[in-house]
Amino acid sequence: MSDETSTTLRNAVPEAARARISSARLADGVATVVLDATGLDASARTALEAVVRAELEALPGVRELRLALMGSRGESASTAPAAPARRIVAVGSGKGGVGKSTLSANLAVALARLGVRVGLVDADIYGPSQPRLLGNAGSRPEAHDKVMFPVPSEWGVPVLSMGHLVEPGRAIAWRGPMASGALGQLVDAHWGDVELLLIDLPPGTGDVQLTMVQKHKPVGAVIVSTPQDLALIDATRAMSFFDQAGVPVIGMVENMSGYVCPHCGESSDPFGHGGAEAAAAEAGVPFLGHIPLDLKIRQDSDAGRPPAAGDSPQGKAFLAVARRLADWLALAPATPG
Ligand SMILES: Nc1ncnc2c1ncn2[C@@H]1O[C@H](COP(=O)(O)OP(=O)(O)OP(=O)(O)O)[C@@H](O)[C@H]1O
Repeated sequence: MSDETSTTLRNAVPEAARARISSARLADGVATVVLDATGLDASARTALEAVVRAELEALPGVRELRLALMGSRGESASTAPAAPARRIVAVGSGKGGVGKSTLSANLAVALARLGVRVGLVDADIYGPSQPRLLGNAGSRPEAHDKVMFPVPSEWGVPVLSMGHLVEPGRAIAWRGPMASGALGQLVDAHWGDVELLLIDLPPGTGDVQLTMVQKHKPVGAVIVSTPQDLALIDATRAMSFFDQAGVPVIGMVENMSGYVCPHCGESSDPFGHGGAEAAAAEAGVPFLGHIPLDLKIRQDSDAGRPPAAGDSPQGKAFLAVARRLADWLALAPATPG
């Protein structure tokens, strides 16, 4: 960072707002600006943020703006009383490998396409995969006063993941409390105007999941399962975990449901079909949709191109689930973020 870029940013905003800038930097088209909002009430904070945002987003050379408001004791605006309502939705599964991370990434991308200001937290602390799925694996989050700024992605979804903080392929050997602490840092980052935070949980019902429901209080949970009996037993256990924690299950998604052969077009069901829908009906929770087992989903996911960013049949399957989630959220009460 040079002083020159800092001065350019500072000079672009009106004098009264300029006095509130406690740090400003511009690198690779990303402007990171921290404002001191000490003593301002909610409407003055909003006005300050709006004026700075308007000027800096119009500044040549600024491709993206990361703006944070700090309160009187250095606390971030997201913990201050005037914080905007931000809702958290957890995406969980009873068992690993059922496509929970793939679903989380694609739901986030689909919701962004529907106009929702959505961010994604990869809470799979021990096996993070979101940087690869969203194609921003090489990026590192910036931080101010130890609070991180999410990493942008090409798909309009900012994301934070342990995968952005540790070298690829390096094992993370942490006990539960450390992993839970790390989750807190990812959730309590500078999420700016993000209104919905999707959390890609690790599989199962361990320490990280407990911290998630007790401390971060999601408004609901989406459960992913394959149609197989064994995966469904685990999914039912995951539903009961959220139920006991007082977190409503928004619904269940059946992944890897039905396989259409790319060569002959014939449809088969390697993992069965409809099992998750039946389990949802039995548990009395909504069914949110089927995602097919499709080679293209695996290939595009591995290449960092979420299918939900396009209009292929695979992308449309994710969009349909995202619409049902958005519908549910319009009915759900907002909790302060
Ligand atoms: N519908 C699908 N069609 C084809 N491949 C899929 C589909 N869903 C997921 N996959 C592939 O299955 C593998 C596991 O998916 P993913 O990592 O999303 O599962 P997960 O439940 O998050 O696993 P983990 O618990 O290990 O984090 C990945 O290679 C992914 O590309």
